[in-house]
Amino acid sequence: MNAPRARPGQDADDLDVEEALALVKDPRGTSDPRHGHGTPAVPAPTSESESRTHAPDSAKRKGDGHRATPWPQARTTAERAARSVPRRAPVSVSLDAALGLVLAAPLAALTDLPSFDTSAMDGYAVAGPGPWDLREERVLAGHAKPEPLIDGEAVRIATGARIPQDATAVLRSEHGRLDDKGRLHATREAVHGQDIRPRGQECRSGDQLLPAGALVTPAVLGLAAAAGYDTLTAIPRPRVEVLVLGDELLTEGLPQEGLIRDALGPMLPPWLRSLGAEVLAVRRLGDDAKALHKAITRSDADLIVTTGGTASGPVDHVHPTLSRIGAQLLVDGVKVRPGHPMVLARTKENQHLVGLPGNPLAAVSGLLTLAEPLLRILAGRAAPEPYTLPLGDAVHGHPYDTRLIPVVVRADRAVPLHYNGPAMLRGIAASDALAVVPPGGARPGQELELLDLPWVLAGMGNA
Ligand SMILES: Nc1nc2c(c(=O)[nH]1)N[C@H]1C(S)=C(S)[C@@H](COP(=O)(O)OP(=O)(O)OC[C@H]3O[C@@H](n4cnc5c(N)ncnc54)[C@H](O)[C@@H]3O)O[C@H]1N2
Ligand code: MOO
Repeated sequence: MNAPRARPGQDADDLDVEEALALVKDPRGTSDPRHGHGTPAVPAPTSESESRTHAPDSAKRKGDGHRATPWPQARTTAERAARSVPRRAPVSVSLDAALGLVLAAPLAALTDLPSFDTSAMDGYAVAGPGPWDLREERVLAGHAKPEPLIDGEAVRIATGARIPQDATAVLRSEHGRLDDKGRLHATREAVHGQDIRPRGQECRSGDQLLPAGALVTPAVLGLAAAAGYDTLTAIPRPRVEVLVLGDELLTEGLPQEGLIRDALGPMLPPWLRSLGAEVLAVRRLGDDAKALHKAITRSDADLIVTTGGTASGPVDHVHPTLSRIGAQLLVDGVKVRPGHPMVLARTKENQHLVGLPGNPLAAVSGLLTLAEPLLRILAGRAAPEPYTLPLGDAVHGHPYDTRLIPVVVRADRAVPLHYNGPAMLRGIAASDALAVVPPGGARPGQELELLDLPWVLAGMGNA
């Protein structure tokens, strides 16, 4: 359920979904900078993250100025971690399982395309100049090889059918007239070769159609099938196991008696798949240190993603468990809001763990900061082309950290959404992208980097 993008020339003011999307407005409702009246509104803080003070000595463990990694560097560290892992061998996959994978070898045509001279139109295959004697039979697509024509002859032919030998052109049905003796006359000249697709027009057998590294899109599946492929050689999807921590989580029904619904169990698997991963399992472990230890040490996934338990509360078991198994902490807190307690560790030579904070929007932040670059490299995908858009409204910044805030794209502007607190999904569920707000905040009109969200990028991998 994503917000519609503005059509070219459409003004943000034309769109009447602001209320539903809860676009950032002056909290007093008196001024909206997009309307060009009143004092330009700087949105009031909408989350704990924003209103907290961030004196380094208030952050005991993570997020402090000494240990936390700057946001851009955290992403680079995650990419580097993935590059340090030996590449898995390419796999051969059927076309219907290949969507979203990356080609491990160039796609070379297994045939000429078209593989025979083909009629491009419904009409008549003709030999030489008209008028022509029309043969009785008709030539249809998929049928046996037609008889050769002799000069002065024509035969009815369908689009996609094989061109009879010695035919010189195809006359479209709307350009042919039959006289009362059954002879065919052209009402418009058919030049030599007209409406014949010659064999090999698109490619010759062996031609490279796509390089290794190309993403398998629906169009690539169509091309591969046309070029004769039943299977593709691709980089295997990195295998991910999701461990959902927290005794307070319910998997159905209404929140009650201090228990809440698990929002991450349903959200992460499709999101991870859209990032190129295969999700092996989602395990709900409660706040059980032993179960967490067992799940991590037994897992043979390429990436373990945990949710919750990254902070320093009495049942936050991620750090103690990583330390118990001797994991190497590569990122221990990131200078980003929300999501600053996120963690990246190497648990085995071929295995990493991303610890996502439990607050749901903080978990999204961790997913895009650490899991996205790691999975992208493991899956062999290219980095998305970075792009910026001018900001529609002012956004408060954190004094020292980057902020990621959900935005909708309206009339070529990134309009910040309200409900962007770390525990809230209401903003992101309506958003097109996350805007990267530098420390100190951003003014209306300032160009900000945007991180696209999978549903905007075509919903790949949700099958
Ligand atoms: N003393 C401090 N406490 C906290 C700090 C801090 O710096 N010092 N940071 C806060 C921030 S910021 C975040 S984010 C959280 C991170 O905490 P954890 O990763 O340990 O997560 P939990 O405590 O397990 O949960 C936090 C919050 O999220 C809810 N939650 C957890 N899992 C789910 C789920 N699957 N679906 C929906 N909601 C979930 C959980 O109930 C809590 O409300 O720590 C702060 N504390
Ligand atoms: O607020 Mo916490 O920044 O990670 O959600």
